[in-house]
Amino acid sequence: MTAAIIDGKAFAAGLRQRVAQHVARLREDHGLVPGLAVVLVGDDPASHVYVRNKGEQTKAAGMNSFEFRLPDDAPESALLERVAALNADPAVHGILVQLPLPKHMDAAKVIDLIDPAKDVDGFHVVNAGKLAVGADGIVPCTPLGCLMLIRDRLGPRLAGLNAVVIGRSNIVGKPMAQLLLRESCTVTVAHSKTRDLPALARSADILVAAVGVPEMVKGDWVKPGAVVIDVGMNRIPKADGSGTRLVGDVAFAEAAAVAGHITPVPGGVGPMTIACLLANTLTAACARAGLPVPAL
Ligand SMILES: Nc1nc(=O)c2c([nH]1)NC[C@@H]1CN(c3ccc(C(=O)N[C@@H](CCC(=O)O)C(=O)O)cc3)C=[N+]21
Repeated sequence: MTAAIIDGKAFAAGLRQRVAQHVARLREDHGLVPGLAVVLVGDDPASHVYVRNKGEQTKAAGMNSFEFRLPDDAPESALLERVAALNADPAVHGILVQLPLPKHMDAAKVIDLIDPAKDVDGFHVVNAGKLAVGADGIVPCTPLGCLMLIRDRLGPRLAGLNAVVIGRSNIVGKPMAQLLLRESCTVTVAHSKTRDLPALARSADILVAAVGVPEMVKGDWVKPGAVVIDVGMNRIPKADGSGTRLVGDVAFAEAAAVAGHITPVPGGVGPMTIACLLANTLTAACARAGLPVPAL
């Protein structure tokens, strides 16, 4: 069997277009323009690229993009003051503080200060709690994007399928598990202490890899026909020593020979993350204005 490749880049482009249509209607009918504020601390080159992409895609969707930069050595209080100002700003519907933060800053403390209604990353404990109890809240972008790709391939009925999520981070693994549980999958969360991970992975109809270990998931870990979602973003040196290349947590060629559907890296989950960020910003703006939240 050879897997069908899930084109996350194309799916994300479609999602961004649907967001843009809703944004245009909001502007015409209600004079409302959703606004996303991104705060970047320090000068990590990769973070700069991500933040620039976010700003460009925000504007392309017809929304306002606000960018704030703080130097690497800024005191934590400067970031907290910035977040407080954005919480109070009615033109800002979404706030994203780019992670990771410099070591002298406490990410949990910063996220805790973000108004949960503006927390478009879905990282605030209020939003994590809402997801856990099945209440409406803001869902983290990467797992939300993964779920959209899974539903695109398996249809809306995921009930009873075995899902294995490798990785237990607050940003991907845990919310991914909650979302799949909400879909009535039988969910197992695996991690570094899990025994016989290959056998467990082979039981999965839906296998999500979010560990940050390059090409860890081998072909013989995959159940024939499974849907394999690769959240990994690992930069490794090229074989010929000329620079780096991006690989996922899944050994793509091996896994694709066995899976039914598989996401590539790049061009899979990554583009969905930013598209879902725009969707979450639209959702937050509608909710703030008391307008119905569009289905995307
Ligand atoms: N508060 C916060 N929220 C985030 O959502 C957040 C963050 N901090 N810090 C950094 C990570 C990383 N991240 C990515 C988003 C898009 C791609 C993406 O679009 N990747 C493309 C291209 C990758 C490339 O070529 O470099 C792809 O996979 O095809 C990747 C990574 C969001 N993050």
